[in-house]
Amino acid sequence: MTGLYTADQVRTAEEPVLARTPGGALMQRAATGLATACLRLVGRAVGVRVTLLVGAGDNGGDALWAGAALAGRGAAVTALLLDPGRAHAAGLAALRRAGGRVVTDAAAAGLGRADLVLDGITGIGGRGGLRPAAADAVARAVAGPGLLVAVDVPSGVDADTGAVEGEAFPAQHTVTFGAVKVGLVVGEGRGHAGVVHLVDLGLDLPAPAARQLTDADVAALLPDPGAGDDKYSQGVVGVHAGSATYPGAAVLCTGAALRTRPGLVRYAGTAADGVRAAWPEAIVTDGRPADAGRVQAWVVGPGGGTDDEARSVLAEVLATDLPVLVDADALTLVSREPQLVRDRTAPTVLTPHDREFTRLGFDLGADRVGAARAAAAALGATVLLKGDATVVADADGTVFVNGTGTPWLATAGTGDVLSGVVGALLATGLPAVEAAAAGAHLHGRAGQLAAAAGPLIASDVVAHLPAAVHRLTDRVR
Ligand SMILES: NC(=O)C1=CN([C@@H]2O[C@H](COP(=O)(O)OP(=O)(O)OC[C@H]3O[C@@H](n4cnc5c(N)ncnc54)[C@H](O)[C@@H]3O)[C@@H](O)[C@H]2O)[C@@H](O)CC1
Ligand SMILES: Nc1ncnc2c1ncn2[C@@H]1O[C@H](COP(=O)(O)OP(=O)(O)O)[C@@H](O)[C@H]1O
Ligand SMILES: [K+]
Repeated sequence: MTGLYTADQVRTAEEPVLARTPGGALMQRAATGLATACLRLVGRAVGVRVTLLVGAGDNGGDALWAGAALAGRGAAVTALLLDPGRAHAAGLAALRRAGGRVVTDAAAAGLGRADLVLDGITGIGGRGGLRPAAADAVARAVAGPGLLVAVDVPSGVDADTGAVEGEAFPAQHTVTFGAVKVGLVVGEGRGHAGVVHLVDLGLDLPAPAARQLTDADVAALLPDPGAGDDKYSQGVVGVHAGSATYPGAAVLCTGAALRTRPGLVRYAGTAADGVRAAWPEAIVTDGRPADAGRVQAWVVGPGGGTDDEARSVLAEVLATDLPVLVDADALTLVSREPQLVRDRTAPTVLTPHDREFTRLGFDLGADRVGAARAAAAALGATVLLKGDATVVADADGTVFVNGTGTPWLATAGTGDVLSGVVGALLATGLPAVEAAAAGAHLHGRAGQLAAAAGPLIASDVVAHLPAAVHRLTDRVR
């Protein structure tokens, strides 16, 4: 499990370390880790051309000290001071001692031929988008050939939310200190951070603001069946989705549930013929949910319509004391009658994309974690807000940010697949927030495996679910 932290949490955790270590020691740890990471990324130091973008705070100090270390190993280092009067004094002196050049004119900073650019403009102290001089330097860096490495946080990215107002540094790698910040893995920050490398500063950290599951975490939540298991003990999931005219959502959702946890899937609805033809393993009825037989969790909504019949099916399912995943058309129905969800005591997972989220009546600004958390608290449900970094929030404030996936998942029907995956995990008895977070992780991994063969369609994601499950568990054996 990777803990995700806010800037305030990191600052607070730094205080006791700052108090008990000599002045500058923590920055030395950070800068040494940064220089080591850079050496690993570029493979050597001698003759490597490095440009440092140096702002007015300690983030610039980190860049200067790391630049001094690289210069000491034979790199040709140039520091561009964006606020010359306020550059970190000790770091600047160290760079000069090591033979680094210092300039104040972006045109003279060698960005057109740098091998490596270190962004030390702002870190956790940054506010808002880049100011004009910084934005100009970043544009020159982007136009040049250098590897773009952000120091702690890509400048212009809000460390807490991932929000970008205006311009920000588009890093290929981010070397972050002490703890991974929430804003590096969600919203626009995720796209700007590139690959995130964590440098341990030995901080005593509190409970994280949010979490990210690893493959090993998901494997632990999804044990293989044992000798004592039968098809019922693995969890029976019920699916109500699709229609006679549009059986696709039902076929994808049922298939995804089967391919995730093939104990037993019961389908009820008017796409019965299509589901029977596609998945002979499913137990199918064209009746109501009550006609399907006993299940441990329901998935309702994908392709199910929003008419009176769909409303009555949704009400029937939500009136059970079982975990229910509500998706797609059923979310539209919930937006009209949110008390259908609020009144429940059993777990409910809602899986909106952005438009469905706003239709539910919640504001979606640049803070996706905050928005999902507020919606979950208001509805007393688990909210899975889809996106390139899907956010899963529980009513008690627990948040997971998904770290797997590929933009190729932006294709019709992949949401129906996700519903089937999470439904199957709910039926195993996992707590709703863990089922949703693990399901998003697995769905993303299956998407990545499918995309390895080129552009994917939703059925490819279903087909790759067994391999995704297998690879998770394989890694911890
Ligand atoms: N506290 C510590 O001892 C440590 C801090 N570290 C570094 O210190 C950083 C935090 O340093 P600071 O608190 O000095 O803050 P930063 O260096 O992150 O940024 C603050 C400075 O940037 C300017 N600034 C803010 N927004 C800007 C914008 N949009 N465009 C241009 N300039 C802007 C401000 O005027 C201020 O001078 C961390 O991110 C990390 O890199 C590390 O060295 C580890 C140890
Ligand atoms: N740019 C992207 N990068 C990664 N994953 C994405 C991206 N866009 C969408 N997805 C994922 O694809 C799925 C799309 O779901 P949804 O919008 O409900 O599609 P549909 O309704 O067609 O099934 C979600 O799991 C979402 O997280
Ligand atoms: K930075």
